[in-house]
Amino acid sequence: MSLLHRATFYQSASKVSQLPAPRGPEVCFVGRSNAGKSSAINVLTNQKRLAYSSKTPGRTRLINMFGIPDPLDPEHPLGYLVDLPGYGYASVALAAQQEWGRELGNYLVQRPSLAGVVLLIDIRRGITKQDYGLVEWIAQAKRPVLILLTKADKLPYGQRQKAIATIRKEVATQLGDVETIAFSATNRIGLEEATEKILNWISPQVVP
Ligand SMILES: Nc1nc2c(ncn2[C@@H]2O[C@H](COP(=O)(O)OP(=O)(O)OP(=O)(O)O)[C@@H](O)[C@H]2O)c(=O)[nH]1
Repeated sequence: MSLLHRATFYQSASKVSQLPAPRGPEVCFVGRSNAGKSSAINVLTNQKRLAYSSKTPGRTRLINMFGIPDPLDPEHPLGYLVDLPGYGYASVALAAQQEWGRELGNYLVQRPSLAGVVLLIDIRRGITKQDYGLVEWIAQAKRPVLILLTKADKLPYGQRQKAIATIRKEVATQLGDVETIAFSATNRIGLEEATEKILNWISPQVVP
């Protein structure tokens, strides 16, 4: 069983400044609204509703932290998964979107405990203008990145491979060679690979 399956809700905050003081390695999940972030967190943790998944884009507005219990020390989480609200939802006022963009940027650049960034991109949409804004922040933050191309079940294998190659090329200037994998919460595509990568960021000693 993956250690990620033991994740439990830890804390919510509406702003980065309200997050608890950094304690252990954090892996954050970022992506455009409706990219499939909640579904990805739910399947990675093997829990149906840990991250609330909704059919209404833009519903997830809080920063939610989930703790991964340390098998050797039940009092303190080994590390955390951090679910950051999706960006780019059209009906949210531009000023609010820009403010959220800055918050996200500050978190990525300044959070000392940030061990890795999982960037979720809908495999059929590819990288959008807003994603590029985020990619710039990630590049500035110089943190390890994993790109999950979500909803991969919607494309046949050959097209998935093409999408992977295209996106890797598109971010290469800013991020260099980034691990990019096809992912599906419904068909569990890429689940093992993503789990291994995330666990390795949280605790390099843990063999999944
Ligand atoms: N076919 C398919 N649909 C998916 C997959 N993952 C998510 N979806 C669908 O995509 C929609 C958005 O998924 P969510 O997981 O709620 O997306 P989110 O990124 O958390 O969205 P926000 O709450 O707006 O930030 C839902 O209708 C999901 O059922 C997948 O792997 N395959």
